[in-house]
Amino acid sequence: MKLKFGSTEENVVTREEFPLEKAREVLKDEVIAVLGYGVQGPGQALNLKDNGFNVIVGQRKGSKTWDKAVADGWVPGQTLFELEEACEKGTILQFLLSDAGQIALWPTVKKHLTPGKALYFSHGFGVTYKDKTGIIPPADVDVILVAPKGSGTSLRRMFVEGRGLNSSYAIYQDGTGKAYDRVVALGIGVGSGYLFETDFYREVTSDLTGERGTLMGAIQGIFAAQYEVLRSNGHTPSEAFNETVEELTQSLMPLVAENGMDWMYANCSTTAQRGALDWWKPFRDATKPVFEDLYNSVKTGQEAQKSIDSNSKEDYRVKLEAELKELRDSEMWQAGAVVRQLRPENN
Ligand SMILES: NC(=O)C1=CN([C@@H]2O[C@H](COP(=O)(O)OP(=O)(O)OC[C@H]3O[C@@H](n4cnc5c(N)ncnc54)[C@H](O)[C@@H]3O)[C@@H](O)[C@H]2O)C=CC1
Ligand SMILES: CC(=O)[C@](C)(O)C(=O)O
Ligand SMILES: [Mg+2]
Ligand SMILES: [Mg+2]
Repeated sequence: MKLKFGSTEENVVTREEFPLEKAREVLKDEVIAVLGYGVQGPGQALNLKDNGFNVIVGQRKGSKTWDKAVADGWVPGQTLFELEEACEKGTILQFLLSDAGQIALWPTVKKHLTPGKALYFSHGFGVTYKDKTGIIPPADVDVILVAPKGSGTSLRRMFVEGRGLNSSYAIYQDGTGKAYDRVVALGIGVGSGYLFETDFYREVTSDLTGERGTLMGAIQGIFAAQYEVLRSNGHTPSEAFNETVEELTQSLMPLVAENGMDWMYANCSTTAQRGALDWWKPFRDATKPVFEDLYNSVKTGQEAQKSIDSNSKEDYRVKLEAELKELRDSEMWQAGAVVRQLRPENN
């Protein structure tokens, strides 16, 4: 249906409009092969299975995630296979390896993309940056996307709670004439709350911007800046952490999620409201140039190249773990660990 977001009209698909029964009917003869069992793999595969679809998982034998798949109930030889075997058996191939990992497996996937199959992504990365990835699908298959707007961990948790994370969907290539029904049925099947329309290019550029920006990069940056200013002015770690992170995640963001920013403001003191209304624009103006640089770096393909280069290295996991450890060991997040222990529900 068409829905107005502010004054802009967009295409959205809800579960009412495209119920689960219809999705099951559309995909009743398909074998959905989920390739990769990292973060999105488990979330999407388990939700599809619990929703009654015919799904198998492809993973490297002997890897930690193979064992995780077994622990999650996938049975070797029945619903869990080596990657190539899953590519052969699947009629819909859900390419959920890491974006860099997809480059290495592509020749195998391509070999098994016989006419009429569908190639499914959860990120526009592989085909948008085809000059860098070499991922150029054959013309007689559907190339579709469902990108859950959140972690695979949340996708699964919200499904189990009877809620639904929203996703975007897109069609890059309609090789069979069935691409629309297939993509929407899969979107509903993986547990999306509703689906909004995009294309591969817009998905990848907005997603790369968002995760580098307010969702992950900018938020850590702004936390660190405020924490450091408080600490250098004599505030204790617990005071600085509470006033920077804990209050935001525990008290104020849930109010924003519930009913918007003005609702959160309205539930704070008039003193806080006055100050926040005075200061949000200076913060916007100070950070906007950084967001412009970021978007430009995404648009020129620099961010994709960096991600491919670093995540294709043999030791990328070791390096990544070292960088995450640096965050974890910082005073701010060490203070956070203590603060979390002190939450009544945690002890
Ligand atoms: N992490 C998330 O929650 C989200 C991810 N996405 C997208 O979903 C897709 C999958 O992402 P994640 O689940 O984060 O992937 P991931 O980084 O967890 O990796 C998935 C799997 O790929 C395997 N893998 C990596 N390189 C490989 C190789 N060379 N050969 C064989 N297997 C290899 C890993 O062992 C792992 O099991 C990506 O396109 C990503 O952008 C989209 C939304 C959110
Ligand atoms: C969770 C999500 O959608 C991200 C942040 O874009 C990602 O994990 O790539
Ligand atoms: Mg995302
Ligand atoms: Mg992303």
